[in-house]
Amino acid sequence: MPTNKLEYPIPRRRTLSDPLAAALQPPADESPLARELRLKAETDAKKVSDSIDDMIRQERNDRKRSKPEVSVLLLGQSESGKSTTLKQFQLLHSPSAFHAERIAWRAVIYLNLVRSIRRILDALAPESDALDDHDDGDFPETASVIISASGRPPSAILGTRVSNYDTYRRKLEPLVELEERLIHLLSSPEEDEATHLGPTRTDWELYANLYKPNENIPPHSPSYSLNGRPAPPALVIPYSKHTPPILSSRSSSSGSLAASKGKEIVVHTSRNWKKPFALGTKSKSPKSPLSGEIEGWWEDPNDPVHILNACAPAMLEMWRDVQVRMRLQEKRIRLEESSGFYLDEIPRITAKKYIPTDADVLKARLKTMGVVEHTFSIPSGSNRGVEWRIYDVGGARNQRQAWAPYFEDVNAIIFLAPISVFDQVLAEDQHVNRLEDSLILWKQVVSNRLLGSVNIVLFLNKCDLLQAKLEAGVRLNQHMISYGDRPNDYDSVSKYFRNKFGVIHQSFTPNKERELYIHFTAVTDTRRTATIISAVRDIIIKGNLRNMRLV
Ligand SMILES: Nc1nc2c(ncn2[C@@H]2O[C@H](COP(=O)(O)OP(=O)(O)OP(=O)(O)O)[C@@H](O)[C@H]2O)c(=O)[nH]1
Ligand SMILES: [Mg+2]
Repeated sequence: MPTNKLEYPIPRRRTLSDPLAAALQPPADESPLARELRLKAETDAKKVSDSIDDMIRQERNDRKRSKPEVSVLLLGQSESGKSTTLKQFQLLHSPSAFHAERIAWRAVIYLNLVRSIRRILDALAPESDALDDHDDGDFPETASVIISASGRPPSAILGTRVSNYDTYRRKLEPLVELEERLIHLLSSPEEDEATHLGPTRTDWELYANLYKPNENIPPHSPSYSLNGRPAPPALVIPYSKHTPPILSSRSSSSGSLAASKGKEIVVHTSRNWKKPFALGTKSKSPKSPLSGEIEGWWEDPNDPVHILNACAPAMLEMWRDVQVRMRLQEKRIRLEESSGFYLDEIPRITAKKYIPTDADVLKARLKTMGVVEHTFSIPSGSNRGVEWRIYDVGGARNQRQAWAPYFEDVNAIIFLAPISVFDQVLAEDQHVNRLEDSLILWKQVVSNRLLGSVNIVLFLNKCDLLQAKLEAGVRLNQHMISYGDRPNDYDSVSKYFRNKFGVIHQSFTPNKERELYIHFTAVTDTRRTATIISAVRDIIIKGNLRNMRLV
């Protein structure tokens, strides 16, 4: 394999024709005593110079330590709730910025809604039975596709036929084109994930345990900048198996659906995806100084809201159709549990003057790619503001190699493990149970030597969905044999998970002194999460002070 050796010019030795070299030369007739004195003087000068270097280094370290700065890394698998937790931090600590951006999330929310509609249409399609039976290794976004014990989605060949299926397809056809347009507005269509990622292996554990900057990360990977940290981050809008390729023609509906392939769209943060939908560009007020009436995006005939608004009655009818619900149930698709679920709010979301609420933004799903950094100044008791840096990482398997460079100077980790996912598989690998993946990831994080002195807070997340799932009769022991015949209620199951994660920490942490803080969370719930975040803030600040005294 060719090596990429850097070649530096070799400095030429100074010759005696060089006046400086000549001046530095000892005199030709130097006596032994003069030589001894000269060498001693040189040694003393070197000592002084070294001690000045030491002092500078020490001051720099002291400054770093006393600087009120905390860095927190949000870790966990994809869809565990990391970005949602970050949004809650923003809502608490920079609410005006959060509110200013709310309107820009309209595009993502529309896209989430349109995709839910597409997923229903795909599930209803008569040919989808055939697709279920032919495992082509390409799996749709699976947050709510529940896998049977055999590891395959249950086929429903003898299932309910939806009599209005053709009508729904025809009436909702404009949404196919709208989906393309929204993706186009939010993304750089020529880019796909493969062009932005490093190796697909999760080799960060190896990296972290043997950390040497710039060694294990391919230096030429476009995901990394010169300091070994990832290059500017990107966001990914998940693209379903049945989403048509961009700019596909509006051909016969079933054709365009079946022909499309699983792919993910990349939205670079540097591209500022929020801009096309930001308030400033879309709303000029007032429209008329006399009437004081506000002009907004609803006045623009090209705004996506018009198609959504026109399709709203058909969307509503389809979502309320008993046959449709039966068909989804037969296929064990629980859209209520999936990311970006707005089907219960169609009239509100599709209204012409719809403005997303805080709760809508928290529910919006936009997959993170790379690492996104946010800074907040958070007051701490009587102290002046402490600067918090929060890093939100992409949690999908092919994103995890970007985590390691952040392990070096992080003060705390908030690890999110969704515990409602015990019957689901990873979107990126249908052979891996999501909860198993979380447990493995947890073990890798807590056993990591580089993170030995880092405070760890564990969020056992999606408790609201866990409760709903258990109440709907889904049994944990069918997916985790070790649960045995314990009661299938929320209290017992949540305690079981707390114990399971706690034991892994206890057994594998390299730092037996480290305390683990565990919270049951539903990070879409603002009130509950605000209380948890303030408790976590105190824990992290205290832990940080303790560590600073020890170093
Ligand atoms: N009901 C419910 N939904 C949640 C909860 N936490 C997160 N979600 C939703 O789950 C989806 C995924 O959450 P994200 O915060 O985007 O997940 P992530 O961990 O950042 O995922 P990646 O960016 O792919 O790594 C979003 O639509 C959230 O609104 C929760 O506790 N309850
Ligand atoms: Mg994210």
